[in-house]
Amino acid sequence: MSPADAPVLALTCGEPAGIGPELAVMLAADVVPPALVVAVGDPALLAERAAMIGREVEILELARDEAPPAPRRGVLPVWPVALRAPARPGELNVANAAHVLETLDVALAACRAGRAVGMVTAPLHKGVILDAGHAGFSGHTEYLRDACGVDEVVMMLATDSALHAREASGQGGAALRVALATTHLPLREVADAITGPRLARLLNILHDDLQRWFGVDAPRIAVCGLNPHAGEGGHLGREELDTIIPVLEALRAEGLTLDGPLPADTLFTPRHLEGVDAVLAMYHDQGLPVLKYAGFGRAANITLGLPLVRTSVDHGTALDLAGRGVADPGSLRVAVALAAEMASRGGRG
Ligand SMILES: NC(=O)C1=CN([C@@H]2O[C@H](COP(=O)(O)OP(=O)(O)OC[C@H]3O[C@@H](n4cnc5c(N)ncnc54)[C@H](O)[C@@H]3O)[C@@H](O)[C@H]2O)C=CC1
Ligand SMILES: NCC(=O)COP(=O)(O)O
Repeated sequence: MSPADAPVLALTCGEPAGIGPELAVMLAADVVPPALVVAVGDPALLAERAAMIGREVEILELARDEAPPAPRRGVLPVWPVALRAPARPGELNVANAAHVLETLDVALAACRAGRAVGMVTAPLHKGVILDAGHAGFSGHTEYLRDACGVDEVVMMLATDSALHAREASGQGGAALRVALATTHLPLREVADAITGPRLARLLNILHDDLQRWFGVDAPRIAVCGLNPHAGEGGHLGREELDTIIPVLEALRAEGLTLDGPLPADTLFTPRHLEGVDAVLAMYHDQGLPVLKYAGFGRAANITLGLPLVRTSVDHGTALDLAGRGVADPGSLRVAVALAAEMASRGGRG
C-alpha cells in the first residue's frame, strides 16, 4: 500500500488534563503509523504538551474537511477542536467536557463523510463529563452506540497477540479477547441488566464481528457464569439456570459454538481457553483484570456492533502521569494498528 492509499484514522485526544494529548504527540514523534492518523483536538494544546514532554513534533492544522498529507514521522496533522478553557495536566475542568464530546462528534462526522475509515479514541474522563451535566454519560462505547443509532454494542478488549485471526496469533504474550455483557454499571445493577434477549443480542454481535473484523470463520466463544461456581446448581444464584443456560442452548441450536456458562475463576486458565476465540464476561471487573494482567499496555478496546471502526486504548486518563512524558504509548499504537487492519478488512471477514 502506498502512503497515499493508507487509511485515514481520526484520533480523538480525549481528556485534555490526561495523557491523551501527549500520547498523540508520542505516536507522531516516535513512529510512522500504519495509517494516516489525524488528531482531533486543540492544536495549541498539542504543541504545548509536545514541548512539555520534550518531543519535536510539527502540529499541522488542517481544515475540518481537509485530507492529511502522507504520514511522516514528526508531523501530526490535526482537525482542530478548540478547548473551552485552559487545560493543565492532572487538573480536571468541567468546562472542557464539551470540548471532549465535540472531538467525538468531529471524528464521527469525518467517518460518515468518508474522510476517515474509522476512529481511535484516547481516554476521556467519565466523571468530569457527568459533573459537567451530561447526565447518563457512561463512556465512548455507549455514546457512539447512541450517535450511530444502533440498539446494542459490545465492548471487547484484546491483547495484541489476539488481534488477528487465531491462526496468525502466537507471537508471544497471552492471546486473549474479552468481551463484556455489561460495561459501566454499579455492581448491584449488573444481574438485572443481563436479560435473556440482551444476552442473545450481545452473543450474536460478538459472533458476527469476530467473523467480520477479525477473520475468525467459526468463532468459539466461552461464556462466564455470573455467580461463583457458575451458580453452584442454583445454590449460589439462579441467573445461570434461569437466563444464561437457556440463551446458550437456543443459540447453539442456531449454530453458534458456545462453551459454558463456566465458572469465571477457572475459565481463564490455559486448558479452558484452548481453541477459544473470545470470552464473554458478565461484568467489567470479572473480565478486564484478567485481560490487563495478560497484556496491559499491549491491548486495545474495540466497540463491536457499530457501522464503523472504533478502537481505543486499554487504559484511562492517568491524571497522575499527565504532562510528564512517562505514560506508555504502547496501547495507542496497538489501537491504531488494529483500526487500520480492521478498516482494510472492510467488514468482509
Ligand atoms: N477509553 C477510555 O476512555 C477509558 C477511560 N477511563 C477513564 O479514565 C479515568 C481514570 O480511570 P482509572 O480507573 O484511574 O484508570 P487509569 O488507566 O487512568 O489509571 C490506572 C493506573 O494505570 C496507570 N496507567 C494508565 N495508563 C497508563 C499508561 N499509558 N502508561 C503507564 N501507566 C498507565 C495510571 O498511572 C494508574 O496508576 C476514569 O474516568 C475512567 O472512566 C478508563 C478506561 C478507559
Ligand atoms: N474500562 C474500559 C473503559 O472504561 C472504556 O470505556 P469507553 O470510553 O471506551 O466506553
